[in-house]
Amino acid sequence: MYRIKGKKTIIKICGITTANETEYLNKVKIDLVGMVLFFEKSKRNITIDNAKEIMKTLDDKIKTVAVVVSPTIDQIEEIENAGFDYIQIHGEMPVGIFDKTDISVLKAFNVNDMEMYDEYSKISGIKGFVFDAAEPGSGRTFDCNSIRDTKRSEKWFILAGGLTPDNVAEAIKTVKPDGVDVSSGVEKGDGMGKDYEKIRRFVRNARGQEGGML
Ligand SMILES: O=C(O)c1ccccc1N[C@@H]1O[C@H](COP(=O)(O)O)[C@@H](O)[C@H]1O
Repeated sequence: MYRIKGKKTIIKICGITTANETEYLNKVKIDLVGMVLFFEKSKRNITIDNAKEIMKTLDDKIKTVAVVVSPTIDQIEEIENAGFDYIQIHGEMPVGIFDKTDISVLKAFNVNDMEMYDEYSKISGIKGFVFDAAEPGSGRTFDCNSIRDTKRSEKWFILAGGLTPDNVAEAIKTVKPDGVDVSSGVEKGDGMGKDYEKIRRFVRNARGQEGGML
């Protein structure tokens, strides 16, 4: 296990769509903010220009993650030039990504398809892994027990997929991930935009697991 006793759980809130939402993200002191780009099927998809506006309002301590599905090299270069700290890649990784760009990658895995996991674990440009349910951003859960014994390394091991303020503590206790990632579970009832109270409870319940869980 690489999770160090007392180490803070990394918290990523994903699917931010407006600069109005950053005020409360700054207040609750999360670590990573995700923005969905180049994926029009998602209701959370935003443009690079929108993303740059959001970034201007974020606390410097919060790192930014561009969330994409099977991106092209051109899209990755745009993301890098926009100043994102990380790119979270669902689906395919483009050939030559590590020759042509320097951006740090979080590779997302559908937990039902971990075939490339061992190979990607050897790539230094990959900062970490996000373990997600079959349909990203759907709010669907999966049985966390299925990944609790997955081989770990120094790379971030981030749990995603259907997390909510009510299940995050138990999920952390079961999997002991380096971080947790949520989108649907902290949205308003109508699914449009984030709900401050849900974010606050999510962070409180995730942080409540630190120290005592190990
Ligand atoms: O949120 C989306 O619409 C999305 C679109 C494309 C790829 C990933 C997406 N979201 C990611 O899905 C996981 C889990 O989300 P949820 O909490 O189950 O809604 C998270 O990593 C989001 O970044």
